[in-house]
Amino acid sequence: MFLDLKDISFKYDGTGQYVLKDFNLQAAKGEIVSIIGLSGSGKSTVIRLIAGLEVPNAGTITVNNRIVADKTTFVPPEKRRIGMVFQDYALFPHLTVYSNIAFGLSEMPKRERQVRIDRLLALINMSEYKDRYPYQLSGGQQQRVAVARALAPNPDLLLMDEPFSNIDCELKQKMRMEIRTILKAESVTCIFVTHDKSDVEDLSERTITIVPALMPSVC
Ligand SMILES: Nc1ncnc2c1ncn2[C@@H]1O[C@H](COP(=O)(O)OP(=O)(O)OP(=O)(O)O)[C@@H](O)[C@H]1O
Repeated sequence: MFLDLKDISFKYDGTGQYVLKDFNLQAAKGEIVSIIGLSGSGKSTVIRLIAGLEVPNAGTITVNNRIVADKTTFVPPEKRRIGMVFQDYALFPHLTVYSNIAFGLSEMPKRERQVRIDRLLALINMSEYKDRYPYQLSGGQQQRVAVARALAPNPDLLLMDEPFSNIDCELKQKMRMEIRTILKAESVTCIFVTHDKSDVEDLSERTITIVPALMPSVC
């Protein structure tokens, strides 16, 4: 399997409770998988573990036949060939839209880089905004740039945590379709967390529901 989380257990430092216990998830190359579940069930934690922002207490994470986390191995986030889009989309404030998207492309020949960025700008419907800075954009526009920036270096895996939460309905639908087309064209595996049923229906091919490792004693 292209992505394989095997028997992952995890608890945050300073807490006694496991968020995940013997959790398993697999995805094939190019597959788009959504993760749903109750608030606090551990959806974002799964994304953070795959990204390398948290270290599992037990279990093995494999991406593209390479172990990135187990008892003895830990590959840092920047070495995992993973694109990430989080709710707070954290763009570089001192860089324009164009330069934000270009950030991970320094190795690419200039002409090829321009073509790639122009294509991504068109995808997010923001070609006219390429010289603006993040503070000159709406929340939804910043989010779209974050998606383009994550896809630019052609990652093995795209992780998204509530990526469309600030985008209006009409654009959201268009973006889902376009992102799906790009992911399919480039065979990028994508795991995303959402609360939105339409995201699940329009974008994902398979859905995983996270069940809390420990159910609260009082409901
Ligand atoms: N940094 C942290 N330190 C301690 N506990 C944390 C931390 N981050 C999350 N948790 C706890 O871990 C559990 C899972 O959190 P997580 O954010 O993964 O849930 P989620 O399913 O993504 O929730 P939501 O749908 O509300 O975003 C929750 O009980 C949460 O309170």
